Amino acid sequence: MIKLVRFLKPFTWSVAAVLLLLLFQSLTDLYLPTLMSGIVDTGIVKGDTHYIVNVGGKMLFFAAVSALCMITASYLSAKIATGLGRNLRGMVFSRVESYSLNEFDRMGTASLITRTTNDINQIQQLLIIMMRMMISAPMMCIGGIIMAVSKDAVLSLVFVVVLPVIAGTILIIFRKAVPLFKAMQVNLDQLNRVLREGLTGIRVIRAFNRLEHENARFLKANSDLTDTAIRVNIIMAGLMPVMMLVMNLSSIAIVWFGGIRVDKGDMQVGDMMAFLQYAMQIMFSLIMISFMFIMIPRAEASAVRINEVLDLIPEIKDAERVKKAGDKKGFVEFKDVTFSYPGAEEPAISDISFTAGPGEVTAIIGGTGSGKSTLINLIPRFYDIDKGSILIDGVDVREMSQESLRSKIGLVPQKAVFFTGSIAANIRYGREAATDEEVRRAAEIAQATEFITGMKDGFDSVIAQGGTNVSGGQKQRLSIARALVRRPEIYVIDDALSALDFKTDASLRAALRKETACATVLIVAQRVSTVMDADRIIVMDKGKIAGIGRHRELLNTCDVYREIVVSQLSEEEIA
Ligand SMILES: Nc1ncnc2c1ncn2[C@@H]1O[C@H](COP(=O)(O)OP(=O)(O)OP(=O)(O)O)[C@@H](O)[C@H]1O
Repeated sequence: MIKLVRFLKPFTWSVAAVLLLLLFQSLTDLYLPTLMSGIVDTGIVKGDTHYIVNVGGKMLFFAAVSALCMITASYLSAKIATGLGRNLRGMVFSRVESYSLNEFDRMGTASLITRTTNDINQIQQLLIIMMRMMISAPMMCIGGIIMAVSKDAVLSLVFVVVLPVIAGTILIIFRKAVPLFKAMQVNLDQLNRVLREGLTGIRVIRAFNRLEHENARFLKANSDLTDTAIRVNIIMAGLMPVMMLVMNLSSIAIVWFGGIRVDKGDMQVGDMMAFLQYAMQIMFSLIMISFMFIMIPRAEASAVRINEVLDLIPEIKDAERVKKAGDKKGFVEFKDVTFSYPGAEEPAISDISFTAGPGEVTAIIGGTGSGKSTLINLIPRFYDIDKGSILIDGVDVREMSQESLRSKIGLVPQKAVFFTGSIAANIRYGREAATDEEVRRAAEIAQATEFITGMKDGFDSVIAQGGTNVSGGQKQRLSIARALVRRPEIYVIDDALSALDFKTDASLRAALRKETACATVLIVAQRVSTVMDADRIIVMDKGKIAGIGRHRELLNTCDVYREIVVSQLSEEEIA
């Protein structure tokens, strides 16, 4: 948690002001019982009304100062804590956005969401309590003891019994509650994960009649969290009554022994009343300190989780000296590329070599899991390779800046992803400066105009969260339009035509060919009809290239290709 303190730097002055205000507040609070004892011993006992009014006025003044200090400190500390929360959320989000897909896979989306929201909230809450208590609780405790001893050293012996009892109770509670607080955080992660899957997978859950199963899963995660929370709360609820009991017993002891001392003339009544108040202040401050210490491990667990996010250096980052691509435009070259996913025993692709240039269509075909998507995901450098090199326009992708590399690429991912907003805004995601005319043209080429204009508000129709109000094929076409509007040098299209009917697929390919005549196109496809006209077909099999060439050539030379073709086309089509 200490590591997070550095993020308080922008609030240094406000923190200093809070601490100073609380120092004043504690001093005034410590002074008030002494003033009161004066009123009793001098004012009331001697019947000095003038003294009572005078010192009473003083008490009111100090009480007002104390209240003012506290209100201002509370306002400032809330401001600091929410400001820190805002900054931390911003930092965590931008760090997460810079992660490579490896780090995403490692952390998990649900956990990243919990860390950005709940964990940062924990830090915020602790900070508010810490700022309020850090100064005033020790001050009230130590100051209270000094003042109490100064009032009556003998009566202070009561503390010798009381304080160890309080400290022992706090310690026991502390030991029991801390592991449970840590477990609560893990339970919350689990609940978020189940919730996320339950919400995003609702169609599959319904289709497979797994509602009950999912409900049971959610119930378990929910009960786990509730059970832990209840156990924590039972322990915490025990703290207050025990403390109140100890406090009340101490009051009785103070009044009892104090009464004896007053009777003997060793102590004045006012001093005894002041002593009682100091005792209360000491014990309250101990309770506050114990709360603080119970909250610290909980927030500590959160701080560790936040630091994990912030300290995780993305594996993929720009080289210190980035190289600019040469004058060539759209040249892609794989040289003996081998890549394994972290933790995988076998490489997902190995020894891949090929080149692709502008004006050419390179199609990649192969069985499921043969490494097609992996191969093209390496072009925008979503992952770094283990061996070999990938050159774009003659420069290794690891030596280019990620921004300049990706500005050359128009990606159409396998699973179309959209953001809440209008269709036009989603197409413009490819290039913000695109004019309305360019957006319309991109949609036209992607064969999307018909369904867009058929929608109530045309290009202004809103795509629902997660793109649920457009069909799979419509999403694919919008995704292609988004890449087209970018006018990239290299099109990377991952199996994006599979949800289209044959007629739309054919007209889309014809339109694409014209539009992308000067660009390099890499397209992953399942259908032979999609790849037949390509300038180069790469046949993938178990992560390796089984053959490269044109359709006719591969029919004669590559068994894997011939098998795929035979399984999809009739004898006449093959001939
Ligand atoms: N993020 C990942 N982490 C670990 N392994 C992965 C990951 N993505 C893919 N793989 C593995 O890498 C191999 C190649 O997967 P890839 O997605 O590239 O195949 P593909 O040819 O595109 O398949 P499909 O046609 O089904 O999309 C598979 O064995 C797969 O299990």
